[in-house]
Amino acid sequence: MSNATHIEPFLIIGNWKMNGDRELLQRFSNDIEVTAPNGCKQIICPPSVLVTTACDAFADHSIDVGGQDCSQHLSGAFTGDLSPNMLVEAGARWVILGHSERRSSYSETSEEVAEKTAAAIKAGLTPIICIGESATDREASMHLEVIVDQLEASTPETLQAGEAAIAYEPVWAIGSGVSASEDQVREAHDVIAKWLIQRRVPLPVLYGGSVKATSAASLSAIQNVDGFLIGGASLDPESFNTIGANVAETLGSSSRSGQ
Ligand SMILES: O=C[C@H](O)COP(=O)(O)O
Repeated sequence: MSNATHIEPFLIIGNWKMNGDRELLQRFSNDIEVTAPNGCKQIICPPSVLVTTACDAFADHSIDVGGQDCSQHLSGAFTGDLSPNMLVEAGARWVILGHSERRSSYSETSEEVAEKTAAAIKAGLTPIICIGESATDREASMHLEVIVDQLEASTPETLQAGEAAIAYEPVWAIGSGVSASEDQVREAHDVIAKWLIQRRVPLPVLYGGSVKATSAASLSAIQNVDGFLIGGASLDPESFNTIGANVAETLGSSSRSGQ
């Protein structure tokens, strides 16, 4: 049981990346509890072509559906892109922005992430803004500076309290099978929470990077960890269920601060 304070509800977000199909959505619909674990909100972000199918599959559940990226533009000659309004029309309520895989594979900059964030909010979506240092940054003890620089540049000036979530994802922990240590997570989340307080924009701060059923309890007990952004472990309904149950049990006796 944790005595740490958290912004409610604790967000458990599955980023399916380029994985999943209708059959997996059906399994989730069958195997995931209709009601979220106590104190938690569950969100699944499948590939964009599955957003509408996911909304149908979770129609009787408390699960929200999100996209994995969107354009900063509303329409026009942007082959392959998806506007935030299109995601809303498909049924999404959330969108992941600035994931390190998009920053590295598509050279997405923090400035673009800020533009996308503003456009997504205007369309009615809640962006999940990803930040996090590389292994090289950490080895050079530059991780906190990198995190703050990314926060500054990836969040629009107009951002208001509760309009988005921040996901701290150290790049070196993603898909590695080993999450950042509790001390590393605590240090980064404290810095992010402090920055948000100074800017007067309280937002939930999520941790991402090899979160599993076995680490969910200890990570969710850390002060200023208000949720998880989960890749691999979100592709299996049983592990997604267990993560929720372990978080709910950990938060059971904690004191909480409202959003
Ligand atoms: O968006 C999710 C993160 O990239 C974490 O992925 P992972 O849980 O497979 O490490």
